[in-house]
Amino acid sequence: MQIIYSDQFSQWYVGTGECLDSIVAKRQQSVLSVNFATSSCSVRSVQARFVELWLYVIQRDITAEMKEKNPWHRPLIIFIAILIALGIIALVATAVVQNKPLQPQKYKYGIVLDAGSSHTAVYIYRWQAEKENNTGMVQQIHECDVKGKGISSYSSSVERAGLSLRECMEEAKEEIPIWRHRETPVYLGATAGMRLLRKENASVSDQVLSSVEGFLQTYPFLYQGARIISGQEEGAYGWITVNYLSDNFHKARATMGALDLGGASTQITFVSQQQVESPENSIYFRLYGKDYHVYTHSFLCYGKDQALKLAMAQQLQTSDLPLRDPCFHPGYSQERTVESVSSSPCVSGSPALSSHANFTHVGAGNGTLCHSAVRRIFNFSHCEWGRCSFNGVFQPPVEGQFGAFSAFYFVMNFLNLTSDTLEESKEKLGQYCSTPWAEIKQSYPHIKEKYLAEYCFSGVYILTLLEDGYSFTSDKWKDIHFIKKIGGSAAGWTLGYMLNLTNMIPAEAPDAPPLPHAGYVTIMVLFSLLLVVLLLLCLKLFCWPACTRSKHII
Ligand SMILES: Nc1ccn([C@@H]2O[C@H](COP(=O)(O)OP(=O)(O)OP(=O)(O)O)[C@@H](O)[C@H]2O)c(=O)n1
Ligand SMILES: [Ca+2]
Repeated sequence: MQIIYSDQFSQWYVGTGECLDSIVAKRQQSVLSVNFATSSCSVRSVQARFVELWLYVIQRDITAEMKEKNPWHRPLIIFIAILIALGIIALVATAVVQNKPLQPQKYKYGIVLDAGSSHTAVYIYRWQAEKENNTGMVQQIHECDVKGKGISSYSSSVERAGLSLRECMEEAKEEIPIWRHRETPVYLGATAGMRLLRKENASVSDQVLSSVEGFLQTYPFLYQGARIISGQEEGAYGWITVNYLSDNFHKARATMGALDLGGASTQITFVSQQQVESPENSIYFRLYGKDYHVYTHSFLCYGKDQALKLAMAQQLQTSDLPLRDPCFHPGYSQERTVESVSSSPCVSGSPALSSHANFTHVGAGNGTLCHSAVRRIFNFSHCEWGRCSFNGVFQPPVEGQFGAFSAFYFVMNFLNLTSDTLEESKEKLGQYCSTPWAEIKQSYPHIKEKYLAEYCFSGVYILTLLEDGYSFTSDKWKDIHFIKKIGGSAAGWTLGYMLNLTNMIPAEAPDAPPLPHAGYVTIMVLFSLLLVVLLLLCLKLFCWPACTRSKHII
């Protein structure tokens, strides 16, 4: 085929025949070659017109050629176009479904009251209804500290125990949407204060529980019971809470031990590779398809308030009066009744205490002597197991990382010891204990004197319990993390308790969600790449011969 320009008629011709003397555009095989020959026609005008005509010719030529060579060309392009359209629809639909905002009515709520020995706290949790079996989904949205002491302190006016919860329960009504009230479970768990009261007087402890039960039932929530939880449960649920919040169950990571220090009891819970020799310290869980053999022990009377009574009773029995206490600051002096120390069921059975009615409690401020005094409340002398912590209680060697919360955190945080080594902590605490009481009061004018006076004792008690009691050596000290919250939720037994009672931690791993986030991102990226490839393919099919030819002609 030749493309010929006729100067005479100022027109282009496509046809066969000999080249006139101006331009010859000659197609050889698939290449259109052009020869400009010197002739009577102006090369420039010929060039312009030639390109114009060439485009037209080549288009027609290619289409014809394609049709001839590949009769599927058009359907193929249509098919690819449909694929691209479907791909875009799929991408948009996936993005819309995946990122659809959850309706507020899709949230569920739960309330747990932690009736501790020193005070009661009300926790409100919230989770997405359709994701309740996924770990890390339940979050604390509110905490309310009940004013006054713990419910066990209402033994002489039991009806006030329930009423004391009013303010916090009213807050709960405000926090939770009204249409969810009837299906929101409310649980009350009482800990060591009530365990001690039950020991002293079971009927009074029942009356206190009835008082809180009656009061909680006046609320529109789904009342699920008020009971005294065992020390073993307290340890186990604290362990579940910290590991649930750290997402250790879902990711099948090593778990973290839990150390809880309350006012009247303290718990240690961790997974041990060694055999747990005593059955009462052994708990077994199957969570998300994995088995956990956990060691736990709760020491009743070794919460920091009862430990202080034990230490004072111990000193009262062995020292002259006034009681010169190395765990209180120099210059500190307080009149006390012997009864305030001896009335605790943790202390009773110390006959020597009854000989005085009152005594003066004087501070002597000495960290080393305080440590010796505190050590005396632990019994390290007998152990019928392979290994014991103290008081003849079996304990395997501590293993792995630990979260230490409640009073472990309050005290260590106040003393600014949360990131120090054991040696640094001892050194700083020694200095703190020997600081005069007047100076301490001046430095912390906003802290209640009762609490302020006890931080020296509490700090020494914590170091003694962890080092001498549980055998956290200097080396293992860095594995203890003093924490208050994990991701906005308080570390404590309440969350684990609710998760267990609402069956939100299944024994077997639930089926994977239809599209986890990572899968969603992968699919979106793959789809996008596929679309780009299809688009390029389409373009190439449309333009490839033309592009190839244009290279040759220009
Ligand atoms: N900000 C705070 C809160 C509490 N405490 C003290 O820490 C101790 C433990 O508090 P908590 O963990 O609330 O103990 P309870 O749960 O009340 O006691 P238990 O678990 O033994 O029943 C108590 O002596 C309390 O006075 C503190 O020093 N600073
Ligand atoms: Ca507690």
